[in-house]
Amino acid sequence: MEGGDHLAHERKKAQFDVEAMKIVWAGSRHAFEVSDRISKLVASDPAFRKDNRPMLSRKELFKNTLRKAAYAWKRIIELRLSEEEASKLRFYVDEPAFTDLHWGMFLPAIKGQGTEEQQQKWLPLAYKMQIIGCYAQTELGHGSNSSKWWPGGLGKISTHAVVYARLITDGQDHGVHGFIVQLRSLDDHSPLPGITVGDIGMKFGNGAYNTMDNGVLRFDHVRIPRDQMLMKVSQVSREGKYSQSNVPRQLVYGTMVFVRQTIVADASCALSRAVCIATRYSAVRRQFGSQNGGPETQVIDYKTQQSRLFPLLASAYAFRFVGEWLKWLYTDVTQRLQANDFSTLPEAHACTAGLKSLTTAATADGIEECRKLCGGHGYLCSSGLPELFAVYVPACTYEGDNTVLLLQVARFLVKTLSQLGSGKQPVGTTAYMGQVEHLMQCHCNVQKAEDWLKPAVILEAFEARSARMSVACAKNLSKFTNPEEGFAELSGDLVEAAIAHCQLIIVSKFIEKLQQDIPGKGVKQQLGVLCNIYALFLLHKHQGDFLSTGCITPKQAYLANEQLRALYSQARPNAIALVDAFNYTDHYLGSILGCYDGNVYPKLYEAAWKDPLNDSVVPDGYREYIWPMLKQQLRTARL
Ligand SMILES: CCCCCCCCCC/C=C\CCCCCCCCCC(=O)SCCNC(=O)CCNC(=O)[C@H](O)C(C)(C)COP(=O)(O)OP(=O)(O)OC[C@H]1O[C@@H](n2cnc3c(N)ncnc32)[C@H](O)[C@@H]1OP(=O)(O)O
Ligand SMILES: Cc1cc2nc3c(=O)[nH]c(=O)nc-3n(C[C@H](O)[C@H](O)[C@H](O)COP(=O)(O)OP(=O)(O)OC[C@H]3O[C@@H](n4cnc5c(N)ncnc54)[C@H](O)[C@@H]3O)c2cc1C
Repeated sequence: MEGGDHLAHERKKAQFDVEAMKIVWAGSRHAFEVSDRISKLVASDPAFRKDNRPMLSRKELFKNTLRKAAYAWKRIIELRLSEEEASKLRFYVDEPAFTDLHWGMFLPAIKGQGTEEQQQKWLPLAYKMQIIGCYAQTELGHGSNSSKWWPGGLGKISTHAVVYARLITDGQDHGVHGFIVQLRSLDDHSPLPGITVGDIGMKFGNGAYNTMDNGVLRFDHVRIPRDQMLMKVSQVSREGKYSQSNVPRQLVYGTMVFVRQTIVADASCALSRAVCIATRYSAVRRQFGSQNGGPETQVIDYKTQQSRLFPLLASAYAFRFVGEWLKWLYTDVTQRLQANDFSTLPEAHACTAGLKSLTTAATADGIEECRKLCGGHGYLCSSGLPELFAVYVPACTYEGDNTVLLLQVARFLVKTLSQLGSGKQPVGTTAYMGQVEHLMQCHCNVQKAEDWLKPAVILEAFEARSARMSVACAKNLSKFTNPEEGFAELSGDLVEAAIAHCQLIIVSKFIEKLQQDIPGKGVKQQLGVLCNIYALFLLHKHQGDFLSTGCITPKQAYLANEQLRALYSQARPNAIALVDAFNYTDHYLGSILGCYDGNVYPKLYEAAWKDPLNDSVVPDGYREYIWPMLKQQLRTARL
C-alpha cells in the first residue's frame, strides 16, 4: 500500500473527541493554539532541519546549534513573539543549547536571589541577550573547590556565570553563596585574566546532548566585585561585615525548585513522544498470528505489547497532569515568598525533588522500552528513539541525582511524622499523614475486580502503603542513638518510602483532574481508563509493598491484575487517537516509525539510501584495506 493514511482505520475506532483531548493535553484552548501554530512554524522552516544531527562531527554539530540559536532569536524578534511563544519555539526546535541555561537558570537565579538593585542592573542585559549566562554549581571533585565541571553553556559561549562558592570573611566560612562572574571579554570573547575555561568533551550518543558546551572553569586570583554577590538572602557590607536577611537560607537553592518543576513538565513531553512513536508503529507492524491465510496480527494486539505500552501511555498523561499541578504549586510558593510566607517552601522542595526523580527515571526507562517495543527498527537512528534516549537520560542525574533527591524527600517525610507528636497537622501532599492511625489499620474493601475502579479505594490503598512504609522507617530510625547513622543505614528503605509517597501524589493528582469539568465526547471516560491503568499498573508492579505492609490481600492483588487486563482492552481501540492528541508534527517526532500517516516501510527504505555510506557503491577504504586482504586470501587458496 503506497501513500494515503495507513492508520486511518485505527483513527476511525476512537471512542472520544480527539480535538477536545488535544485541548486537555495542551492545558487550555489558548495553549493549544500557540503550540499548534509554533510547531508548524518550526516544522515548515528548513533552517530548523534536524535529521542530519547523528551524521555531523562535534564541531559541525555545535556550529549548527549556534546558527539555529541565533536564527531562532532573530525570528523571535522579527515576529515579536511573546515569552510563551518563544519558549514553545525553543521546545519545537528540539536541540539543547546554551540558551536553555541562560533563560532557564541564569536569569531565574538572578531573579530569585538578587536584590532589586541587582535585578535592575543585570536582567535587562540578560533579557536582550547582551550578556549570556550559565549556572555553575557542580564541581569536578565534590567539595574540592578546585574546578567547576559540567555547567551547560559554560564551555564555549557564556560571557557570565552565576557561580556557587563558599563565602569567607575574616577567616569565617559562611557557606555556599551565588556570585555573578564575568568570564569572557564582551569584545573578543577571550577569557578574562585568571580564568581558565573550556568544554569538558564528548558525551553519550552522537548528536544528542553534544549540542551543549558543558564546561570546566578555574579561577586564579579572580576578584569579584562585592555587589556581584547575590544579596537577597545575605549581604556583605563595604566594611566586610556579613549579615543575613530575615528569609530562610534555603532560598539560595530556589533556582533548583524552579528548574525541577520544568523538568517534570518536560518528562511528559519526552515520554509522550516516545509513546507516540511506539504506538503508531505497533499498529503498523504485523508479525505472526495469521489465520487462514489472512493478514498477520498487528503487534499492538498482543497482550504483552499492551501491558508494556499502555502503562507508558497512561504515565505520559499522568505526568502531564502532575506537571500542571506542580506549576501551580510553584506559582503559589513564589507568591507566598514575596509576601514573606516561607511555610510551604519545604513541601515545594520535597515535591519538586521527588517528582523530578520519579518522572525522569520512568521516562528514561520508558523511552528505552519504546525502543524495544519497535523491535529491530527501533535501534535505527531514523526511529528517533536512540537520540531521544541519549538526550533525555542525563535528566536522571542533572538537577540532582535521582537517589539523592529521594533522600531529601525521605527527610521531609520523617520530619513530618515526627511533628505529628507535637500536634502539628500536616497539610497539602502530606495531609493524609494526619490520618495515620486509621491508615495503619484500615482494610482494603475490594471483593471483585471492578471494585478497583473506585477512586476512594485506590487512594486509600496508596495512602496506607505510603504511610505504613514511612512509619516503619521512622520506627527503625528511632532505634539508633545517632540519627544520621540511622538515616545512612536505612537509606534504601527510606528511598522506597519516598517513592511510595511520590507515586501517591501522581495518582491523587490524576484523580483530582478527573473531578474537574472536562468537555468533549468521551474525553473524561478515556482519561478515567488511563488513570486506572496508571494506578493499577503501579499497584501490580509494587505489589510486594502493598502485600508486605498488609494494605491488600493476595486475592485483591490478583483482582487488580484482572482489572488491569480489562482496562488494556478498553484502551486498545483508542490508542492511536490518544497519541494523536499530543498533536506532534512529524518534524518534532523526528521518527519514520512514528510518522502520522504510518507509511513506514517505503520511508525506511528511502532513508537507508540517503545514508552517506551509500553515496558510492564501493566504500572508501575498500581499495586500501579489503582488496589487499581478498587478494591475499585468493593467493593462499591457490597455493
Ligand atoms: C523571550 C525569550 C524567551 C526564550 C525562551 C527560551 C526558553 C528556554 C527555557 C528553558 C527552561 C528551562 C530549561 C532548563 C534546562 C535545564 C537543563 C538542566 C541543567 C542542569 C543544571 C544542573 O544540574 S545545576 C546543578 C544542580 N545540582 C543539584 O541539584 C545538586 C543536588 N544536591 C542538592 O540539591 C543538595 O540538597 C544541595 C547541594 C542543594 C544542598 O546540600 P547540603 O548538604 O548543603 O544541604 P541539605 O541537603 O542538608 O539541605 C539543607 C536544608 O535545605 C533544604 N533544601 C535543600 N535543597 C533545597 C531546595 N532546592 N529548596 C529548598 N530547600 C532545600 C533541605 O530540605 C534542608 O532543610 P532542613 O531539613 O529543613 O534543614
Ligand atoms: C548533561 C548534564 C548537564 C549538567 N548541567 C549542569 C549545569 O548546568 N550546572 C551545574 O552546576 N551542574 C550541571 N550538571 C551536574 C549535575 O548537576 C550533577 O552531575 C548532579 O547534581 C549529580 O552530582 P554528581 O555528578 O556530583 O554525582 P555524585 O553525587 O557523585 O553521584 C554519584 C553516585 O553517588 C550517589 N550518591 C551521592 N551522594 C549520595 C548520598 N548522600 N547518599 C547516597 N548516595 C549518594 C548517587 O546516587 C550516585 O549514584 C550537569 C550534569 C549533566 C550530566
